[in-house]
Amino acid sequence: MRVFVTGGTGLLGNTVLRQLEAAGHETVALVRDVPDLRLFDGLSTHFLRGDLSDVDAIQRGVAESDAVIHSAGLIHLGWTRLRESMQVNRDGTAAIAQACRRYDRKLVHVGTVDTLAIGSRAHPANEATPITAENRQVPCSYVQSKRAGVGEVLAQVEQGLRATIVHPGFMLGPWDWKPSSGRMLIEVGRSWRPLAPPGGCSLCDSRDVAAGTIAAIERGGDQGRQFILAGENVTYFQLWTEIAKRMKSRAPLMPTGPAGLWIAGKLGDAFSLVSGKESGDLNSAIVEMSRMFHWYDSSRAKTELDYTTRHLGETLDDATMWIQSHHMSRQRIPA
Ligand SMILES: Cc1cn([C@H]2C[C@H](O)[C@@H](COP(=O)(O)OP(=O)(O)O[C@H]3O[C@H](C)C(=O)[C@H](O)[C@H]3O)O2)c(=O)[nH]c1=O
Repeated sequence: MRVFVTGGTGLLGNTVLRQLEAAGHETVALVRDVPDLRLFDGLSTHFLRGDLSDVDAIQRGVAESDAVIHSAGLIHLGWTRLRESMQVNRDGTAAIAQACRRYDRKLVHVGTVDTLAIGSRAHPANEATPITAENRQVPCSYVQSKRAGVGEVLAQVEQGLRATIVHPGFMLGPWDWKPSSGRMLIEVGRSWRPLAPPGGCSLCDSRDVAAGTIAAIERGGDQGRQFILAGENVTYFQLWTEIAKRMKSRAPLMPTGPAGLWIAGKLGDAFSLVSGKESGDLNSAIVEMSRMFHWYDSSRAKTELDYTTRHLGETLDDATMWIQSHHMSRQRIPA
């Protein structure tokens, strides 16, 4: 099979390319610039130059492939950059979906659990959990635009598009070139963070998510069925403690209390105001999100896609080792 992949320089997309090729498939990646070839070391991916607004390139990539995995996206957890986020996550997805419909190619769209109801300690959410006033996500630019992207795919399924939507949890793993979520490892590893965020996430391995995403091509159905590809539900305090252990840095002392959170959010927003640019790491949207338990249940994917999740310890060992050698040593590889 020849698979057209967007987001091939990203954590998930790069892992998807590697697993597809290891399984004997041919891959084509949409790339915005001439990529750093170290990112594609060991791969024989064909490159197609263009971005998500380049309808001609997208149509060519789709027409010349058997299936499409759309994992390109803009992750900005904040209140600003909504227009840009919509252009990439909503309009880019619409363009991919349109091309897939036109050439009748199966699309696997990468959403995020952040487009679904939010889970909780007592009740991890699944694909069918209704969104209510109590379990709504924080409506930051990322959440709004990714949800709009899923909406575009579902609307086109109504018009004949064959598609499956997968929703990764918080992914860590090797091949995090930029880095994406590996930034958390660097932050916790570089300096002591005495207070961890009070909420939690569903930590998954990008290699498991990539396998689930690829499985969705054949097994996810054609009618826009949605699958959570999450992992072990952990508090950030547990996670940061485990990361610190592996990074040989000091572990956090405790989760942040409400006053600390309020101050952190205000400080982040004040910094944004003064600098004229919202920090992607500290602002009131992130602080609000970090209070919640983004806990999810991947049972549907386990049953229907044979999605498997490895032990959290293995993910953290491999991810920290990769980040240390690629982003924290002298031979650092630039994104
Ligand atoms: C901003 C932008 C990005 N990209 C590409 C660049 C990277 O190849 C890729 C993003 O990779 P990143 O490592 O930032 O994201 P992941 O950690 O792999 O996250 C993935 O899963 C989670 C759940 C997601 O919401 C992302 O949308 C999805 O791509 O999209 C483009 O092609 N065009 C653009 O305009």
